[in-house]
This record gives sequence, C-alpha cells and structure tokens, in this order.
Amino acid sequence: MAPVCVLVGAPGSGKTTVGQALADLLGVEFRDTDLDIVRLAGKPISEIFIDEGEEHFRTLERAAVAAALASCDGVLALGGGAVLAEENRAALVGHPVVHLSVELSDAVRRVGLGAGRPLLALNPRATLKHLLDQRRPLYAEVATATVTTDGRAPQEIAAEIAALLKR
Ligand SMILES: Nc1ncnc2c1ncn2[C@@H]1O[C@H](COP(=O)(O)OP(=O)(O)O)[C@@H](O)[C@H]1O
Ligand SMILES: O=C(O)C1=C[C@@H](OP(=O)(O)O)[C@@H](O)[C@H](O)C1
Ligand SMILES: [Mg+2]
Repeated sequence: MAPVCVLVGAPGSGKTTVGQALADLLGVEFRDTDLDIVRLAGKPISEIFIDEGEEHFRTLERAAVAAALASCDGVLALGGGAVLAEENRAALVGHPVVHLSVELSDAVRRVGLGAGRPLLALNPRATLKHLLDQRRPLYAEVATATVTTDGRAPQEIAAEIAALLKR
C-alpha cells in the first residue's frame, strides 16, 4: 500500500485544502499527518508545542510520516516542516511527491495571523520568509513534480495534479 500522491510545501501552500480536493476528485482517502498527530496526541498542534516543545512534535511527526506512508493508499498531505528531517526525506524516495510552491505574498495572505500554526504565531511574514528560504531546496529535493499555487484556486491546482498523475 502506498499513497497515490504526497503533498509537500510551505505553510499556506494549500497542502491540506488541495489534498482534500484532489482526494475528492480521485475518489480516494485523504490523509494529513498533522490531523493524525492531533488525533493521537488528543490536543491541537499549538498545545503540543506549548506543553512538550517543537522537538517532541518533530518526533511525533516522524512517526506519523512513516505510519502514513505505510498505510495510506490515497492522497497524503505532510506538515510544512516534515522535510526538515533527513529520515522523512529518505522515506519519501520512490513516492510520487508534489511540491505545492507558493511565494511569500500568497503564503502570508493565506495563513493570516498564523492561528493554529505555532511557528508563525509571533511574526508570520518574517517567519514565513525565513521558512521559505530555508526549505525551498528541501521541497525541491523530495519532489517529483512542482505545481505553482499563487493566484490559483484549489480546484484548478487539484485538477492539474490529477492530470500529472495520469501521465
Ligand atoms: N489556492 C488557494 N487559494 C486561496 N486560498 C487558499 C488556497 N489554498 C489554500 N488556501 C487557504 O489558505 C489557508 C491555508 O491552507 P492549508 O490548506 O491549510 O495550507 P497548508 O496545509 O499547506 O498549510 C486556508 O485558509 C485555505 O482555505
Ligand atoms: O511548517 C511547519 O514547521 C509546520 C507546519 C504545520 O503544517 P502546515 O504546513 O500544514 O501548515 C504544522 O505541521 C506545524 O504547525 C509545523
Ligand atoms: Mg496543512
């Protein structure tokens, strides 16, 4: 069992939204490692960061990525920081991985004040700029395809990915 598509990209690139739209379009399961972590921990990600810290969240995330890659046969969205771990990047080799690319202005507009995203709680724009600079090479490293999301509707992006997967 393996996902038909794994979505990676920065916070606000639309992994969760486009992932759900793509799963609906393909008639397959939608899985999101953030939702798996929240369900297992029994609390929101912001509370995991407050109570146990980011390192603990990353440990839960590595386990969630490994479990989802082994058990999901639909569309799988990862959290934006999953690619930071070498273990996760290695686990993605051989899977169809789509990088949803987003420029700073659209990402800022979409995440707003960063509600629910603890890393963006303090200064969303500056933090997102830093995250994008740091992570763009990592998203590119794991991706087998890149799809631009700026100024485009989730349905349109999902349709482009569906067409890519048919090739
Ligand atoms: N292509 C898009 N155009 C406009 N808004 C979008 C788009 N994709 C996502 N959004 C909105 O941006 C916010 C973040 O989207 P989300 O899917 O949670 O991103 P991610 O999972 O990559 O962090 C949500 O409010 C969502 O409705
Ligand atoms: O970029 C990150 O490090 C994070 C992104 C979030 O997911 P989204 O990319 O779906 O917002 C979530 O996993 C957590 O808040 C950490
Ligand atoms: Mg998400």
